[in-house]
Amino acid sequence: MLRLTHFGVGNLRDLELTVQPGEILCLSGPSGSGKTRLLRAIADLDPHDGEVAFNGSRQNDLPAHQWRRRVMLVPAESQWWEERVGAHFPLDAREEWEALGFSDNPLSWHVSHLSTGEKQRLSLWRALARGPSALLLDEPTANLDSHSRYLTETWLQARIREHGWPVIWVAHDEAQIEGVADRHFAIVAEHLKEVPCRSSS
Ligand SMILES: Nc1ncnc2c1ncn2[C@@H]1O[C@H](COP(=O)(O)OP(=O)(O)OP(=O)(O)O)[C@@H](O)[C@H]1O
Repeated sequence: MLRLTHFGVGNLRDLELTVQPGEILCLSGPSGSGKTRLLRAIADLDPHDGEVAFNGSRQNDLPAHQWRRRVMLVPAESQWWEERVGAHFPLDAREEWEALGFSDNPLSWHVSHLSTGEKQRLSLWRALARGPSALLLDEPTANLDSHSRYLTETWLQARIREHGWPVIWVAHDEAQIEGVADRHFAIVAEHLKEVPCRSSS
């Protein structure tokens, strides 16, 4: 499980939060309230107060690259460093790209030709293919049309349940939160407030 203790970053102070294996915790809040900053701090990309631990290993006790490989952030805007999509993936997996709505194999494509939504779906697959232990998803479907969004949500939920990853999923859309969240927290006046959702009622 992923556990935050006396955690503080930016205006958010003294957070206590536990995300269980296979649990999707949705995080919402107004623009600029600190959602991305919180994920970046949990991923050891920004400084913070307090502690974060995964299955008993504390962030402070691991080199940053090892921590980030375990507690993996998928940012809203992905970075690509090779010319070809396939150079970013250890293996091809037809069932994965088909489940994400690609009708042709995207691994042979040029990164510079990808649409924003194609980049978003591929960056999620790339992260999951690297074998994380926990996931931090920053608006993972923000650039997708409704059909791609449905496919991506379904695929993510299946993989999360299968692997038992604890997940913090930043979302704005109430319908999405109702559909995927096991628990929902909103940033309200610099605190996290639990919002009842269907699965917690
Ligand atoms: N490293 C940093 N140091 C200081 N301030 C920062 C840092 N990173 C972000 N901020 C500020 O913290 C605030 C929260 O930013 P953040 O990107 O976390 O918002 P958000 O809730 O994710 O917003 P949005 O929904 O628009 O993406 C903003 O005012 C931003 O300018």
